Amino acid sequence: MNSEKDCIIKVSDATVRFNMASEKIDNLKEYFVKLVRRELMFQEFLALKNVSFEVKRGEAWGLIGTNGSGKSTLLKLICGILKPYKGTVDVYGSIAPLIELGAGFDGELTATENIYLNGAVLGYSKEFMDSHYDEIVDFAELKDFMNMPIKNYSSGMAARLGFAIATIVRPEILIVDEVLAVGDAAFQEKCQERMHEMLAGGTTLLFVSHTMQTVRQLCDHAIWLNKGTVVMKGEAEPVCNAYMDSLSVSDK
Ligand SMILES: Nc1ncnc2c1ncn2[C@@H]1O[C@H](COP(=O)(O)OP(=O)(O)OP(=O)(O)O)[C@@H](O)[C@H]1O
Repeated sequence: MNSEKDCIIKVSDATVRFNMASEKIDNLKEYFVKLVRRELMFQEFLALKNVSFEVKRGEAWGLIGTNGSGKSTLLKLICGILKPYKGTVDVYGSIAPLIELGAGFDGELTATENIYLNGAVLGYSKEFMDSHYDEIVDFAELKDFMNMPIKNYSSGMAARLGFAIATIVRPEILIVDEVLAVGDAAFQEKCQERMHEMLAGGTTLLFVSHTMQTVRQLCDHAIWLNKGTVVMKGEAEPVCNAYMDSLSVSDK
């Protein structure tokens, strides 16, 4: 009864399917001709296969696995960007997703305009964003660049602003993909500090990283994916160890 109540994310037997064109198509015209003639050949690709896991309120989960194993796909599924082909995903809380660099930004708008745009997308009023504006700019350390269109930002600058916005609004669930990897060392440290603070305040964290040291520091749980299936899940330490062992075995 109690454990049901504490559950904030529940992924049950979820499968995500992509259709990939199985032949090379050189241009859009050729694509449409083939589409209309029903000659387009697709190959089914399962990016996630029967994935189940449950996150309790306040837990911090590291998502680990080699390139292409399905980590970002799982995050997109939880944020509702993707729908499962089979299975279900239930989320019982507000989510601030930091998934793709600049995904929530409009490149033509200035950084200031994007702060308000992002706030609105996350469900916050103009008054709320007004009262937190200075804090966002200070955290991002981008005071002199607020009137610049985001399209002229470097990837690190966009990550700073995205992280500052997503964490100021104190969501119940914070989702952080590898975006932080583009920040410099000092900023990464600052982000980790803020994530620790948020965890202490009860925020639930889903964190994708290839750096096991950071996963161990931040996360109490981990899920290891390989080719779309769950290899192991549970307490972070044993899962990270088993994953590292698998890498050194395959290196030999
Ligand atoms: N829109 C798409 N259409 C077709 N295939 C896709 C699509 N998005 C992802 N994939 C495939 O799904 C698989 C899982 O991708 P995903 O981005 O989830 O991996 P990842 O574990 O996050 O990898 P990385 O560590 O490199 O970021 C990959 O093989 C990828 O090519």
